[in-house]
Amino acid sequence: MTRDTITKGRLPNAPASVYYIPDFISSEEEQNLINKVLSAPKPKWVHLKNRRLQNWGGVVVNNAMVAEPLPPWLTSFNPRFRELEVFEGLDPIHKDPNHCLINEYLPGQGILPHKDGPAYHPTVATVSLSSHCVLEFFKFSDLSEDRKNQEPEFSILVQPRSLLVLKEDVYNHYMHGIREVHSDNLTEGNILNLDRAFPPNNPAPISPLQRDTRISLTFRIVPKTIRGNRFLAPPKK
Ligand SMILES: O=C(O)CCC(=O)C(=O)O
Ligand SMILES: [Fe+2]
Repeated sequence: MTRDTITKGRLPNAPASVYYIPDFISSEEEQNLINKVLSAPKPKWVHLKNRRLQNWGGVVVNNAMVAEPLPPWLTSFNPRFRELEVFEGLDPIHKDPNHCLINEYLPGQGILPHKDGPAYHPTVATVSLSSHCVLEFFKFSDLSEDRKNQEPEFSILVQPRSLLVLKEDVYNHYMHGIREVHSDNLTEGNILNLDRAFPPNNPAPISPLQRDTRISLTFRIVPKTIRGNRFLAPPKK
């Protein structure tokens, strides 16, 4: 994988900048990552109404994070991110992600349209495991609008083992969300990457694609960090 891999992954028909790289990881790596996620200690899971998540790297409060090092199974992506220049343009201290949010969605679960917000450097890299999803993008910014029933401006089919990178305009000016459905009709929602999400000899099916449990690893950079022990009293002499 080289810088060229990400250049070729850019979707020219999407706003700047969306990159989709199929088969970013192997099936074996996928299985190892699933095992790591599922063997995390029970208290690591945060249960929300329509998904559960694990937070690695620290908790973000008021746009800053009390940082803890990411475990090796998550930093293992750093050489590939550097090769692809996913987080380019940052100073050397900040060029590797320091935060990873892991979401697990059962069929029928999703996430309401949202923006990731100002705490993060405006680049997000998502590795998907186990199942596909359709990530929908919306141009509206008024939170009072009915976010469940809006039609997306465009969508991306995110296949397992792929890498999706969102930057610039699409990060700053669009909301993204995953509909709470059990299957996805690929002929709807203006999906921009169908040709890339399926190999040429096995084109997209006409019938809806059933969802299975999906796990996503979302890597980001929180530029503002606070050392964990900063608020501790100095040791007594
Ligand atoms: O699961 C995904 O791919 C998206 C997750 C997401 O948008 C988020 O955690 O902010
Ligand atoms: Fe998000």
